[in-house]
Amino acid sequence: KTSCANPPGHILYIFYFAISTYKTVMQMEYLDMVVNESVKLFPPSGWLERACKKTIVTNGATFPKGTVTMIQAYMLHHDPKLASFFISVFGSRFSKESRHTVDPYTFLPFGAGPRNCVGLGFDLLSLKVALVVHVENIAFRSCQDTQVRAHIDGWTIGLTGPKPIILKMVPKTRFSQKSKRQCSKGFYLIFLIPSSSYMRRGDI
Ligand code: HEM
Repeated sequence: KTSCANPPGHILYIFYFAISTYKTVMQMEYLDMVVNESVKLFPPSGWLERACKKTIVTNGATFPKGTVTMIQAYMLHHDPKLASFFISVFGSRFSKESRHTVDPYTFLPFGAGPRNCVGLGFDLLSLKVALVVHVENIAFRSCQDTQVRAHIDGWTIGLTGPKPIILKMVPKTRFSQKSKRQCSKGFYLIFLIPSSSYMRRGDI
């Protein structure tokens, strides 16, 4: 048992906790499905940009060489013409059995190709860890300031709305025990600082 008052022991405890949490979180298939479904419904980045290397004619429209095109991931993710994208059970399209049916160019929360998001692995890991820690310790409830149908504006650089999405956070009983709170302090520092920056941006 590591004492939190012992600094070297505390650091080892944090490493051990971080590595074992990493392994556990990466094995959680349903969590993976939920995260993928969430970034599909609300892709935090507003759009991707690509320049045409040569003149392209597609669907009767001509894009001369050098044209900068904007790809709106939110619209693509909600396009009813992409039938494979509409499986009724939440997240089930990203299960091990059916994720191969998802065309990677119709699912672009982190872009695609050689210029996709460099932080992809880190984003997903920190997002999952932040979710696990939050859901374990905090219950999210609606309150009088919660917008029941949140207004989302997809035409800005990040997917946000004119008003913040406000939820009430109710600590679960275990969270209020002093010993548990002390030992998870370092863990919060490591993971919640990077993840909070994009949570603000994406308002998810
Ligand atoms: C949820 C969080 C994040 C989302 C949704 C996100 C999304 C994106 C998207 C959509 C792109 C454009 C990809 C493309 O054009 O194909 C991008 C690029 C990039 N991202 Fe992220 N990102 C996130 C977090 C991060 C983090 C944490 C880092 C750094 C550790 C990072 C580093 C980068 C870099 C360097 C690029 C430019 C890549 C290039 O142009 O070659 N991102 N990101």
